[in-house]
Parts: sequence; C-alpha cells; structure tokens
Amino acid sequence: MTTSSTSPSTLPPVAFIGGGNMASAIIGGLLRQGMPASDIIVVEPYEAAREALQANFGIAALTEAGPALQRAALVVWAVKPQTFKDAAAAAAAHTRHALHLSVAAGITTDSIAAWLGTARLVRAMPNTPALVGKGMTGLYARPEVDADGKALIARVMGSTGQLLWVDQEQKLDAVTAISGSGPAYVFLFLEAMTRAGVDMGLTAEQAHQLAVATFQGGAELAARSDESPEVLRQRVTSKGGTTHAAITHMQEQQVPEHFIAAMRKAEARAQELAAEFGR
Ligand SMILES: NC(=O)C1=CN([C@@H]2O[C@H](COP(=O)(O)OP(=O)(O)OC[C@H]3O[C@@H](n4cnc5c(N)ncnc54)[C@H](O)[C@@H]3O)[C@@H](O)[C@H]2O)C=CC1
Ligand SMILES: O=C(O)[C@@H]1CCC=N1
Repeated sequence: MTTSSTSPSTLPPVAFIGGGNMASAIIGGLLRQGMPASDIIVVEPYEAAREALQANFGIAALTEAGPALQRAALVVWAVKPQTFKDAAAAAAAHTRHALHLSVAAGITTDSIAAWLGTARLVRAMPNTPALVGKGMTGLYARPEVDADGKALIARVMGSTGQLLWVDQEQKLDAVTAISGSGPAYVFLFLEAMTRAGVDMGLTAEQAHQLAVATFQGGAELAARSDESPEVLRQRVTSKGGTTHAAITHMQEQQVPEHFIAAMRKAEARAQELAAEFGR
C-alpha cells in the first residue's frame, strides 16, 4: 500500500451518512487529527443525534441527503444494515463521484455497489473502542479502489486505532465476530467479574477497577510478549493454586467451547444480515 506524506489536516471533505455511535467515533478521530469540522458533512435524520453532533463536535448535520454531499471526496456509510438501502437511494445521485466506505455489518460490497452505482468501495468493520482511539478495524477493498483510495481510507480509519486489511470480503464476517462484536464480550466479562467481586465483599467500584485494570494489563502483556496466550496463562496458573481452581472449573464447564460457539453465532448473523438486507 502507498503511504501519504500529506498531513491529516489536508484530508479532503468527508461525508457521513448516519451520525450515530460509529460515525461519532470516526469523526472524533478526524477532529483529533486536526481536520476542520467544516470539512465534515453529516446526514442524520434524527434530531437527538443531530443535537449530539452539534454539542460534541460543533457539526450542524443535514436532515437529509442533498447537493451539499457533492463536496465530499469520501462518503462513509454509518447507518444500520436495515436502513442502508433506503439511505443509499436518497444519497446515490449526489455521491457517485466519490470513494465510499461502509461500516455496516454484513452488507456486501456487491449490494452496495448496485445501490450506489459505483464500485469504488471499501468495506470496514470497526469497533467501539474507536471512541477512545483504541479501535480495531478490519478492511476489504474492492479491486476498483486504487492505492491512493486505500491510503485515504487508511488515514481516515487509522485515526481511530489499528487497521487490518483482508484479501477476501468474506473474512470480514470473522473480523465482525472477533473484534467488531468483541468489545461486548469484554464488557460481559467485566460485568461478571464485578458481580463476583461484590459477592466476595468488595464495593462495585473496587471490583470494577480490579477487573478493568486486569483486562488492560492482560491485553497489554499479550500484545508486548513473544509468548502465546497459552503460555502466559500457564505462568499465572500455579500447580494446585487458585487460578488452577478457576480455570479447571471453566474447562469442565466447556467455557472455551461455548465461547467459540457464540462467536460462530456472530459470524452466522453477519451472513444472515447480508441475505436479509442486501437485496
Ligand atoms: N456499534 C458498533 O459496535 C459497531 C457498529 N457497526 C456498524 O455501524 C453501523 C452503524 O451502527 P451504530 O453507529 O452503532 O448505529 P447508530 O444507531 O448509533 O447510528 C446509525 C444512525 O443512522 C441514522 N439513520 C437512520 N436512517 C438514516 C438515513 N436514511 N440516512 C442517514 N442516517 C440515517 C440513525 O438516526 C442513527 O443515528 C451499523 O451498520 C453497524 O452494523 C460496525 C462495527 C461496530
Ligand atoms: O452488533 C452488530 O451488529 C454491530 C456489528 C459489530 C458490532 N455491532
């Protein structure tokens, strides 16, 4: 991939169709990198979401798609899979010249290309830690996207965290199951660890602090270490000790197998979304 020496403040105007959670995470990243709010155009039909964009970012969002979108060199599609087709019908005439980036789960680039009348299209699967610059985004580019287009999208999404390009679109369903939905798995474990801490006599705040710091520390150790997670786990697990008691119970209860099965459900749901809402 080519890299660009241009600074983020020279990014071309970017439009967002849908101004909810995911759009806000990306917009926050762009503003942190010095992009002026006046170069960000947002279409957002819901008043409460428009008010949040104004309050958080000083952006006056449009209520519907219109000629103002023609300024955008890149259009980011951040609507729900269920509403993508209708939103595309309203905006397509104003955005045909642009490069497109979809963050919608499941919806294939074949469907999007048919709706938009252009195949200059990258599909991405980000995650909500993008809100704090710690996101993980999987990306797939159609062959119609050139190196400059990929570089532009890498600069936009790179402002929210790490990037991983995949060479087959189908692999984005696996990305969705791991890192797209993954923050919710982390939060579920945090909820359980906090509940357990309270049961054992700590305050909810104390248990929350211990659990969050343990996820942060464990993830950082795994990221920096040359050892596999399996080896790192074994180092915590003293023979006949406390960790052994907990891990043995999880293994007897087939927690890893159930966890893997749950992730396959997420992958299957991504495939269903494409079938349900991609026509
Ligand atoms: N929340 C997450 O963790 C992730 C979400 N995604 C994907 O991002 C997309 C957006 O998700 P969120 O931001 O969480 O949803 P959201 O509900 O926060 O945002 C979607 C926004 O689109 C607006 N909208 C509805 N109809 C519209 C239309 N016709 N034109 C323009 N805007 C319209 C809604 O008012 C809403 O504010 C989804 O397709 C989802 O699959 C991808 C990765 C992670
Ligand atoms: O749950 C969803 O469908 C979206 C995609 C990944 C995270 N949220």
